[in-house]
Amino acid sequence: MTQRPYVVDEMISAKAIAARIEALAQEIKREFGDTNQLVVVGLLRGSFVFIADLVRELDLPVEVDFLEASSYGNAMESSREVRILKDLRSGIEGRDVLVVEDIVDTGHTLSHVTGLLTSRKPARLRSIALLDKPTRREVDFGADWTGFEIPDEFVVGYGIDYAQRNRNLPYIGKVRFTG
Ligand SMILES: O=P(O)(O)OC[C@H]1O[C@H](OP(=O)(O)OP(=O)(O)O)[C@H](O)[C@@H]1O
Ligand code: HPA
Ligand SMILES: [Mg+2]
Repeated sequence: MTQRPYVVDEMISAKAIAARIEALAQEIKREFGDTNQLVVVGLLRGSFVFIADLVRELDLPVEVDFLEASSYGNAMESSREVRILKDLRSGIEGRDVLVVEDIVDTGHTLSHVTGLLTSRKPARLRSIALLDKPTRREVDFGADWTGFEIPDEFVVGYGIDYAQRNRNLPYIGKVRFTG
């Protein structure tokens, strides 16, 4: 695929992300402090960096599992069709579950996954997203906790990609086309 040239302008620094995750972890511990085992579900692939940092701030008994959902492919627009490419290993009926997402944009992905997991009858199901773009919402759905609200910019870094690139940037940046 030929790619238009672009640069990435920093929007949220690695330091700001780390500070926000520390604060979010305190709120999650208040909600789930009494859990005997919290199943922390990362939505692949975008949440892999966020979940790694978040679980290390949670001194709760946690189990980590992953579910792979995809709707963007290599495009900048959602296909609005959420495909489940990999399901959880564990059953979640009667268990405490925290879904970890990198970004809520149109809302299709998190709303679809939450519907799917709710049908499995967990005891408590909550969700957290590092980023939220409320102005782009097409489905009336949001995470229980959000790290940062951002404007309508296509962002990359800290796990998030553009056509599979830039996931390894330590900060969140916005894509700016140069040609
Ligand atoms: O709110 P939405 O408009 O549904 O967009 C958010 C979703 O889109 C991206 O995933 P993508 O489908 O690109 O897969 P990836 O996580 O593997 O990059 C992102 O990681 C979120 O999961
Ligand atoms: O801003 C974004 N960047 C990358 N992937 C995305 N998926 C939804 N929104 C975005
Ligand atoms: Mg993506």
